[in-house]
Amino acid sequence: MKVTVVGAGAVGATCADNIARKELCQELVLLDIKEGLAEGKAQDMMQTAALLGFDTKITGSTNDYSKTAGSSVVVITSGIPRKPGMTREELIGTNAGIVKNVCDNILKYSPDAIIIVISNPMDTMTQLALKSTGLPKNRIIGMGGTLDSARFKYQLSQRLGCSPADLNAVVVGGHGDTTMIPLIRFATWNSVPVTRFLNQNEQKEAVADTMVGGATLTKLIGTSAWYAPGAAGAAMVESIVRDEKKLFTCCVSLEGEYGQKDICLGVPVIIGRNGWEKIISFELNEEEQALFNKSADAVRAMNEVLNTL
Ligand SMILES: NC(=O)c1ccc[n+]([C@@H]2O[C@H](COP(=O)([O-])OP(=O)(O)OC[C@H]3O[C@@H](n4cnc5c(N)ncnc54)[C@H](O)[C@@H]3O)[C@@H](O)[C@H]2O)c1
Ligand SMILES: O=C(O)C[C@H](O)C(=O)O
Repeated sequence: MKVTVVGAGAVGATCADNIARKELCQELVLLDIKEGLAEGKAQDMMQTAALLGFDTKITGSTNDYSKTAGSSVVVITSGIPRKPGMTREELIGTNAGIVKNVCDNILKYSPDAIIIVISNPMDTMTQLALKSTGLPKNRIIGMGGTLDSARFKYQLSQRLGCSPADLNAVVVGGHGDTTMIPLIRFATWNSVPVTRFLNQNEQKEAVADTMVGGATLTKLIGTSAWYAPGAAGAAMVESIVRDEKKLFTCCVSLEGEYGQKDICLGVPVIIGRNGWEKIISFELNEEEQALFNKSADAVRAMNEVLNTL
């Protein structure tokens, strides 16, 4: 099995590193437009194989898509990241052109691939990938909620003094500072609602800190995060190639589910060998549904910008 990661920058390289360490495929191709970058990082990673003991063969390519031919999964991380003070939405002008170009090339060489979109603004880039490739909706998956849900678990675990691995918590809606919706009502600590252990103030803080999780890291680092984003992308690849049927919140095309249609937005889905296989309904209450609708309005407005570029 072959997996391609487009973009050998911070997120792409981290995602590839996770994929290799877990031996999720026999062949892993890292591709970037910058001369030598993907080849160099691929070699560097291959030189960890003897130390870490993995057998995945990683190769790099400078924009030669013939090397990616026959990939089962392609992860798109190419594009510029935001700087402190920026929103993800401000990246649309540059990244839409990059993602469209990458999609055209992927389609030429890997017409059967499942595509995971990471580049920002991710919800709109997922919509763009769906439209421009014309692939069946189940094969286009945006990565945002998987990361945001991991961050929500981190924020809750800090307040509960527990392991993030003991928590279940999901973030739905858009992958934006104001569009994501951490569903505190559904969050549990080994099956017990976290709302039993955290007071109103702690709950509000955990939600608010999750929503600005990406912006907080961007301010600290000077560019956006990569460890958790790369790991989140690899976890989704793992669920596809091992047909794990794990539940992740992903940005997928809605056709009436959660009261929305003609839009790609984050909802809980089952991920397996066919891509996203099923949307799981969490039965939002009135307040949560209103937030979801507001999130959809904001993402829809951003999608409209695509027509003006
Ligand atoms: N969805 C999420 O949860 C999430 C999380 C983190 C980052 N991101 C986004 O992922 C993207 C990448 O972030 P990063 O930190 O890795 O940035 P980066 O600058 O480190 O890497 C981006 C890479 O893309 C390459 N690239 C640019 N145009 C290309 C093209 N046409 N073809 C191939 N490669 C091309 C660049 O040369 C660069 O190496 C950004 O848009 C960022 O906002 C999204
Ligand atoms: O914050 C960003 O711009 C990158 C990414 O979307 C993230 O949430 O880490």
